[in-house]
Amino acid sequence: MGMEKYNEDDNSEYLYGPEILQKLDFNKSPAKFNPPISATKPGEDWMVVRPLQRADYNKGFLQLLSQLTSTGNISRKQFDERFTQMKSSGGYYVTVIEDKRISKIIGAATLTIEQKFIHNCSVRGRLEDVVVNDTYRGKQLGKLIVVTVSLLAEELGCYKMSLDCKDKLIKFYESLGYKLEPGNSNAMNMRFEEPS
Ligand SMILES: CC(=O)SCCNC(=O)CCNC(=O)[C@H](O)C(C)(C)COP(=O)(O)OP(=O)(O)OC[C@H]1O[C@@H](n2cnc3c(N)ncnc32)[C@H](O)[C@@H]1OP(=O)(O)O
Repeated sequence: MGMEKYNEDDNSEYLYGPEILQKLDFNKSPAKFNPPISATKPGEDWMVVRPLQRADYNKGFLQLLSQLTSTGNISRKQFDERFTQMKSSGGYYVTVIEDKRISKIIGAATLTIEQKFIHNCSVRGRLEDVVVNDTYRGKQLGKLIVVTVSLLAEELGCYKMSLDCKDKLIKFYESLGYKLEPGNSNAMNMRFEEPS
């Protein structure tokens, strides 16, 4: 894939430049893939790992997210506006796996980049909204999408990458290089009413 021009009105417009995914070195990850797969070689010719596109509104991206949590009824306009905001603010690396045979998004994970003053004006990554379509689970796609965005965080210069998860997923994330740091592994939330 070469350098491409992204047209604002084009349905195939990417959220971020896809060429960065070519640079990721899966040998750097402690994750064990059997058989070996990576973002550029996901193991099947009908599968592709790429940045979110505007067209993914019609490829079941939001339906996939609703397997993770409530999404609400998001219109095409709302989706487009959020896509534009994410793209112009920068730091949103929503990454998906598509089954090209049926033009459906079957996996997704987001890396968000937080700008910092600390650590010499460093950047920190956060792993968010990881989900694989239920009929595709247990085939390494969860590992594939999480390792992709984790290596992306390193490539973008993050000094660390963090996530929140349910207890039952601790082993999954540990196998991918995440650690519960002693004395420093509490996630706390303040919940607000969801906007209508
Ligand atoms: C930061 C966050 O976003 S946390 C939220 C994570 N997302 C969810 O919980 C949404 C619902 N769940 C899912 O979409 C999927 O189950 C995922 C994304 C967690 C895993 O996707 P999969 O494609 O099934 O993962 P994959 O096939 O790569 O499995 C990797 C390993 O983790 C294990 N694993 C996967 N899911 C789970 C689970 N729910 N509980 C325990 N172990 C699990 C698998 O057994 C496998 O182990 P192995 O390599 O020893 O065989």
